Amino acid sequence: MTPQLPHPKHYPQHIDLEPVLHAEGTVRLPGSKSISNRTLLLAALAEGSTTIHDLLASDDTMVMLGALRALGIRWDEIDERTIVVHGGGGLLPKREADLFMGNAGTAIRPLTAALAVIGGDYTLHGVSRMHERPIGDLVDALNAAGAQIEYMGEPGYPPLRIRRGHIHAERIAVRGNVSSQFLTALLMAAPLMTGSHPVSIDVVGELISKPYIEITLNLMRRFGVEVEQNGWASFTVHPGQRYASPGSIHVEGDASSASYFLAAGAIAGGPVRVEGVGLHSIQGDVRFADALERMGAIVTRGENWIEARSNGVLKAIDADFNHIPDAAMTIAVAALYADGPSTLRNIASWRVKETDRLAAMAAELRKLGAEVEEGADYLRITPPEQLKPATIATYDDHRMAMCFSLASLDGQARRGNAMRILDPKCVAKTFPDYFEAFVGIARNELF
Ligand SMILES: O=C(O)C1=C[C@@H](OP(=O)(O)O)[C@@H](O)[C@H](O)C1
Ligand SMILES: C=C(OP(=O)(O)O)C(=O)O
Repeated sequence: MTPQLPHPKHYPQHIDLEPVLHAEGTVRLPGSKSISNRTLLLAALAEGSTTIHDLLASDDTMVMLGALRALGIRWDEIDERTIVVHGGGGLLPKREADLFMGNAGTAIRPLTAALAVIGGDYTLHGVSRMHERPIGDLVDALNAAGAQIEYMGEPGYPPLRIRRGHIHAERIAVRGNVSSQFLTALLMAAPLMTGSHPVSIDVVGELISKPYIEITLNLMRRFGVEVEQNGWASFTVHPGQRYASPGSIHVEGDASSASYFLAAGAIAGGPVRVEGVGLHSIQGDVRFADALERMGAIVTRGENWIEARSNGVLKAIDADFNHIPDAAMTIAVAALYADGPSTLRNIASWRVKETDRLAAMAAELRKLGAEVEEGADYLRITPPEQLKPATIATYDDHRMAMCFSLASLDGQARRGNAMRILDPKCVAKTFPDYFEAFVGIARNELF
């Protein structure tokens, strides 16, 4: 878990996938990115040491660990998937640091808020795309509360300089319609702000990606902080609460990563089982399986697994995917195999993620022969009679690489394709071994 970028794996310039007749097998999922990065930060801020089991080892978690190391937090590595983080009890040993944030939204947003509250002299910067991803709503909210955060480049975007400020606010307002990570960041930092008074965070406008807030509240609770919730409009942290280690914590498998394998089972026979998420998952993206069911797949769920297989037809879907923006990309590719046009609605946040995912998705689906209407916040996808062989650009977006591998599958009367996926190393953001796992469920004879 020693932070090391770029990821040590050697990736080729492209990966060629043969057409796949049938998908079947079991995949043990890597740890959830959202849970891993929240847990690392909370463990660093908590009183006591926290053993984290099944932590994700990927670029995004290496970014968080690298930042924590630069801030003076220590940890012990027990084995490849287990570390013990020694918390600073709300303090960070180093009050000056230059922090590389890669393209990890789950690192830069929560760290910006925590560091602004703790106070010090910090710079936060990332890869070029990170410098195009908005952070202005969070900076505005923190500065209005007394923080001193300056833009080092374009206003509204990283890189940022955080100077010694003094946050004293009982009410903080933040816009919720660009990224839920701004609210997550303020919630996680709020217990560091309470003196003798409560801190309330009010959401201005519509809040997107709500299930991620549930992950935040769940983990804060496990680290000893209860948040009073007034619907999705307002959240209050009462004084006298400090983060305390729960002793040990287990990271669930990543439900967004599960979506590729479940879709493979639904498209190309199955059964494909993912292990590491199940009936009691705290991740909203497990609801991807509900969407697959609506498309006609047969889905079964256990305590710690989900399985999908094909029912012979995949029905088109028209639905709002605001609650599962990451897994919804997998629906867009599954829609290539559906019996008619599918519409994915309310996905405007796709435009400000690893790339402009609405534009990228439309361009690459068209290469496969689909007819695609790209709206400001929706995609309508009409599948072709037969998929065309294609070379897929991935835009340095792990999810583009992962979900387009599915177009190599045979299923629902459509023949899979010879696919070339360019620049596959981008999967290292959340799933360094993705292609090994994908090839592991690909069968080229029927039984
Ligand atoms: O809080 C989180 O862990 C995340 C929230 C979502 O972002 P938005 O809230 O920006 O949609 C999601 O897309 C991202 O991959 C992870
Ligand atoms: C949007 C994503 O990442 P981030 O956490 O950097 O926002 C993603 O993983 O799809």
